[in-house]
Amino acid sequence: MRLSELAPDVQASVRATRERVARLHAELPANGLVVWTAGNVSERVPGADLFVIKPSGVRYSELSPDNMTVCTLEGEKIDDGTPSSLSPSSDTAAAAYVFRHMPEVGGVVHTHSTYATAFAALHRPIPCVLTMMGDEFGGEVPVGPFAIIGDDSIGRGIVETLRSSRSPAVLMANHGPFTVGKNAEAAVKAAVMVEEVARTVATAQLLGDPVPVAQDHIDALYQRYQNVYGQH
Ligand SMILES: O=C(CO)[C@@H](O)[C@H](O)COP(=O)(O)O
Repeated sequence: MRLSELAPDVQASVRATRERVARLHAELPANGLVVWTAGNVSERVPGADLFVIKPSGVRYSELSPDNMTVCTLEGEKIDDGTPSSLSPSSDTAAAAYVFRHMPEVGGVVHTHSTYATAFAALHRPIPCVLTMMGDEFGGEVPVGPFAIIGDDSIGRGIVETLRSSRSPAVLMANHGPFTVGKNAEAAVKAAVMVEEVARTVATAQLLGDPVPVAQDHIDALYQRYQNVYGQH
């Protein structure tokens, strides 16, 4: 598939998605969630069975709309105007699997943020001991299975774990957080929030035994934050 041969409205949608995804990548180092080339952001292209993700192993300072790679929902890079030697992210198959199996998801983010990844190293969910967790995650942040990198194993682990949870974040065992959202910005927000609550909960666990929030309070917090909080 060649980008330059797609309908003009699809090309415009790809361009806008590349601009958004390039801009959102800058949020990962800005929020202290990644070092060097770790992590990635991906987003569906509205109106097409395509998504945009960063190229593999390229420094954040070198990312731009023009080198965001464009892939099919099968995880194949299309002829998108970038050099054919520019490989998409190692997590392309994982993101593609999520987009194929979770139609409500428009964005996927992966980081190695320190505190959330520490819980992943321990295979330990982040318990729901903060109102902020009831708000954003609707409960604990679950742990997903260990999965090898490079094929759709990570995607399978994300989907199977998040199916039974309200959380937009999963801690893949021995690896780190993957987050989802209706678009890439929502998934980036979940990546920022999961690191924030992981840091607070880890600190609380150093001080003592954090007290769980009661389930009826979690439900009320989640309902309010998801439906009432903020501007509508
Ligand atoms: O941990 C992984 C692989 O899951 C990645 O976050 C790498 O750290 C960055 O890979 P690229 O997106 O640069 O391929």
